[in-house]
Amino acid sequence: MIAAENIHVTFNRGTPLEHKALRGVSLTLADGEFVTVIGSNGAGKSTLLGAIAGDVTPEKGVIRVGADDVTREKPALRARRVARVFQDPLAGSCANLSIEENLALAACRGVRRGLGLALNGARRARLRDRVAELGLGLENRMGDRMGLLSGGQRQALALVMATLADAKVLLLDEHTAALDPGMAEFVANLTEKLVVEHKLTTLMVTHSMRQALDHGTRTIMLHEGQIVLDISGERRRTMTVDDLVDMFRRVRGGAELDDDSLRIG
Ligand SMILES: Nc1ncnc2c1ncn2[C@@H]1O[C@H](COP(=O)(O)OP(=O)(O)OP(=O)(O)O)[C@@H](O)[C@H]1O
Repeated sequence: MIAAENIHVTFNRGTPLEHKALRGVSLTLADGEFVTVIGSNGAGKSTLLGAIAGDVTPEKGVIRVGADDVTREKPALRARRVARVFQDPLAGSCANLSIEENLALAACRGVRRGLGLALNGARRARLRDRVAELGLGLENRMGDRMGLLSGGQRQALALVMATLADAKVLLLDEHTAALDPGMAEFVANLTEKLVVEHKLTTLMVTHSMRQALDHGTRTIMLHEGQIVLDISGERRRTMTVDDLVDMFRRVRGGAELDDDSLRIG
């Protein structure tokens, strides 16, 4: 279970640039629940993920993972519980290390242990097997530098990396947005599979209305730092992309959708 309780985040507080990015956000996800997150540019989506991951400290409110209040827990420690995949395929891994080394580091996330220990014994075979499951042939390139891979290959590996340690919470910040449509679909489907297999409690930010409805079981919309829509169950199952776009327009007071906050596909 993860819970955000009345989270307030203000950037540049007390300066002319003060900005209230989150204004009393409350959200609870049950164990294994997969929620998609949509919203305008600047609505506070990444800030919410940052607060759950520990990169952003709320000035008010509580973040819980399971029974624990983790609001003030440092991001490095929180990485034991919370894995994150970013939009930029370069962000989640080390370009100069091999695929195998990146995976080994991910498996040790949040644990004080050396890379040497991480790479010994049966662990090597286990990592190779996990990569082989992707069906991308990358198990034959375990010694290749991560920097040689395409964006899609890196995002697929980033998802595998997110499931190697014990983290039960997965935060996805537009992780398919930089990929071509075919690879974006592959990574989105892989996400769904891994979330189910590993029973991950998941928040996935997307600008694709299609993706928002196709994946997970619940969709929330953020607008100006608040949750303005929370749909699940039968209402969501019968909702079309057009319905969701209409709701999005209404929330924005009919404003033209001239930013990249919404993609139909
Ligand atoms: N570190 C920061 N310092 C100052 N302002 C910030 C910081 N991070 C975010 N903001 C501001 O807070 C608001 C919310 O940003 P956030 O990145 O959470 O939005 P978002 O919904 O993820 O938007 P997008 O879809 O464009 O990525 C924005 O106005 C942004 O400019």
